[in-house]
Amino acid sequence: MEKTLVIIKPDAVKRGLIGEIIKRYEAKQLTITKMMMLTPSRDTLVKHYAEHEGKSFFENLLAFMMSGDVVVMTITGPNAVAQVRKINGATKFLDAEMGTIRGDYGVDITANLVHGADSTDSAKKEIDIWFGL
Ligand SMILES: Nc1ncnc2c1ncn2[C@@H]1O[C@H](COP(=O)(O)OP(=O)(O)OP(=O)(O)O)[C@@H](O)[C@H]1O
Repeated sequence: MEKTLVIIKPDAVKRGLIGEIIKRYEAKQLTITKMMMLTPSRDTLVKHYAEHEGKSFFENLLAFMMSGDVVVMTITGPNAVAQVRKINGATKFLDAEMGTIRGDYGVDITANLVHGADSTDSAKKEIDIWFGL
């Protein structure tokens, strides 16, 4: 059984899309195995987005992620990492297929509703960052 980490970002929480998003994962028989709601700290986000430090959009991304509550979840099931990324759709909303979360609801490159870990290794690291060892 594979495990991944998903974040429902502040734009999706503010737009009232938590239920709609979770429904799509559960519809594919993925199981929510941990869940918490919080406004993330800068420290946590710097760890989570370490690979983007120094990029032009880094500070904007952190400010956006600290702008409100997020829902952080572990999601478990066969091929959970790939399944979640498929359900989320392409990072850039204009590239995301209709029928994906970003394709159906996305209107902004930074505020793109959801995050899903990009590999099982990243998932392990991110679960440690958000939920502790
Ligand atoms: N060129 C950009 N301009 C502004 N924000 C960006 C840009 N590229 C990425 N981002 C933001 O940074 C996040 C992380 O980028 P990354 O390339 O890791 O995307 P991803 O792996 O598809 O998305 P996520 O990690 O959120 O699932 C994106 O989800 C988006 O919010």
